[in-house]
Amino acid sequence: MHTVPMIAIQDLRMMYDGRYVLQGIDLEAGKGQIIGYIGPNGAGKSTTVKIMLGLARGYTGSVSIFGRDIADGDPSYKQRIGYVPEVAELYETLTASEYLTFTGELYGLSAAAADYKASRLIEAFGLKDAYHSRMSTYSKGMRQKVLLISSLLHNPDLVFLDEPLSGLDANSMLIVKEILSRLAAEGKTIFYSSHIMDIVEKISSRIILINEGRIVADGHFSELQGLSEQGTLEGVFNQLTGFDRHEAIADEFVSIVQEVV
Ligand SMILES: Nc1ncnc2c1ncn2[C@@H]1O[C@H](COP(=O)(O)OP(=O)(O)OP(=O)(O)O)[C@@H](O)[C@H]1O
Repeated sequence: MHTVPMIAIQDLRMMYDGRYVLQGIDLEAGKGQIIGYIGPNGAGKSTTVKIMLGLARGYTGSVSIFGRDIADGDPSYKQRIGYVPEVAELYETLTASEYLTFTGELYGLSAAAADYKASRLIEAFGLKDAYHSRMSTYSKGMRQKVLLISSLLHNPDLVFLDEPLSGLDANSMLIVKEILSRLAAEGKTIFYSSHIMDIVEKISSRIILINEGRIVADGHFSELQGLSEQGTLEGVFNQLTGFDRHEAIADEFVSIVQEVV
């Protein structure tokens, strides 16, 4: 049986200020995949995600989500998407209860249903006592949990996350990793970016490495491992992005720090 890919991107190119930041991306993602989308700063990760979310225009090539070209003008596919951006706007004068009820309603849930679901998810994360406190009093990890809940409240089929484990303690990380793997087992597709290579190595069912707007590696960690001598994702990353200057840069940096001026 032919199954429609959740994401299908063909020859995606995007230019900013006369320079191509995406130089022909081709990728297909099916249900149940946890895709770690990695690459150096400025490689084009956020741009790819923004295009999929319908936030960046002017690209060439085609992008289909849930089998429909997003350029067809129908934004309803966004109802089935969850998203936590890198620098997420979290209205911190609101309580988690107010914020999550509001975001749940934006996704079409009734206020009562959103509040009911959010309160149970908050409780599952161990934050019950803080549910009615202003989020300005929250720690970084607590905020991250609220953001994660807000992206999942409407039970989306495709979830985009930027640094999903950012700010979480080791125990919370374990929980969130487990949640992501269970969501994937339920057929959800998780597309996330992270710069923390040992996390990407462990939680991804597929890793896509992008460099200067092109995909330079795509596969399970076990398939990519052989591409570097060390057999680590960090090694693969350094090797395929042509980076071998860390020692020289560190030497220069420290010697400038130590200069007496
Ligand atoms: N709105 C914009 N206008 C002009 N240039 C942009 C814009 N957005 C991104 N760029 C440029 O496009 C390139 C790719 O940026 P992008 O944010 O996609 O990288 P990234 O891989 O997500 O990086 P990071 O790991 O630092 O988040 C960069 O050179 C960036 O300066």
